Amino acid sequence: MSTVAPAIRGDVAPSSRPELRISDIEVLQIDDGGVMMMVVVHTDGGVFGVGEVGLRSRQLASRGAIEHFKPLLLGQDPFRTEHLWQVMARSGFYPADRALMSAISAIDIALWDIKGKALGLPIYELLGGAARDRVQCYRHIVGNNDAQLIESAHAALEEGWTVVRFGVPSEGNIIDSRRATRSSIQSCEALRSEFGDRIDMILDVHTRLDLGDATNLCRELEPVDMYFVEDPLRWENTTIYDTLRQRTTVPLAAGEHAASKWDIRHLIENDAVDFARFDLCIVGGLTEAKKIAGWCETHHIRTATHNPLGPIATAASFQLNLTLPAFGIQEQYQIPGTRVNDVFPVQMHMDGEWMLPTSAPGLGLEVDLDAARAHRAEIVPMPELRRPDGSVANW
Ligand SMILES: O=C(O)[C@@H](O)[C@H](O)[C@H](O)CO
Ligand SMILES: [Mg+2]
Repeated sequence: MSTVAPAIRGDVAPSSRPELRISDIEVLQIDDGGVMMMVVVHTDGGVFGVGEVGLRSRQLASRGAIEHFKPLLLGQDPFRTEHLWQVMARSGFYPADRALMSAISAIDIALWDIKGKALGLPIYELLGGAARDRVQCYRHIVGNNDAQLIESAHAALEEGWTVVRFGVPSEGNIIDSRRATRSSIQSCEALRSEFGDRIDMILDVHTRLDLGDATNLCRELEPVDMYFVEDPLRWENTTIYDTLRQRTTVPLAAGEHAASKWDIRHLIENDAVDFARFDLCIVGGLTEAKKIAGWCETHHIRTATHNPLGPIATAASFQLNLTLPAFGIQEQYQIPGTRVNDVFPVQMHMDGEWMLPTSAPGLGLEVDLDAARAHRAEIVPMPELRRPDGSVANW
């Protein structure tokens, strides 16, 4: 006896999916202490979404990229995030670099924001729902010497933070890598002896060292029990991390420079880092970051999303991080509610070091477009960093 499959019925109830079309793309430059490039994707239904360009240098290149993408996007269905990502990333034949990908990131995040707002759901619900109750964040501490760093860390601890980040020092716009290495080791040791196990530390080397100094630094920091050492080496050749990895047991983190899943691929496939620091606003938006995070999960690499940016980048990171099994920690440089409150009267919610979910749709932000349009911040070049001999170093 054969069983007959039931016929597919053609009279199912129609879905309540809104039919929207992209009607305009607006680029705004907002003063948030630096220049935040915000992208607004408008639809014919009145719903709009916002995204942020991750590059904070040479942003005119990203602005130009958005001009290239605009005719490809006008009239399109904003719900087709994967398809539109492919259209943008592959439209020019040559792979999108990070200036183009930062533009794609901003547009992609805006499209997810539109979808969430149009459906009345937070983005994390669209990405699989909350995999945790709250998201742990780390903040930056500052100081030109150990005493100032310790003071800054005390203030952070009092506000409920337990993981703090500081950078390898320069002297003005000069970096002497030997001195910077020794001084960073000393600072980490000083903080550990001041706070014992009440604190976790991240040292951001900012891609400033060569392999030899990076090796010394990492090995000396092994007994200090670092949360991670970030970007000890330049990004251009990520295979160099394999060598550093063999030389030290200190947890390593890199990835804020990655312009796509392919760009970060070597580090993940070779287990060369413990934390992947891709930036949602550089690497290709929520669409690309979600894929990379899945790949991290297969390697037991944890995510530590790069986020020295504005409220949109924070919101996008948070919406994703809430859903990720492989989540590690979220960088939080701009504390929500302390900047650009005129443009973003509602931002992410925090309790100490924890970022908390709400049921607000899309990114969960409220955006005042008139306030944003009033900003008109001018793009300025990033400062330069030099070696003592006058040669160029990485800022
Ligand atoms: O990890 C970080 O937040 C830093 O590397 C920032 O991206 C950098 O200072 C921006 O200029
Ligand atoms: Mg960094």
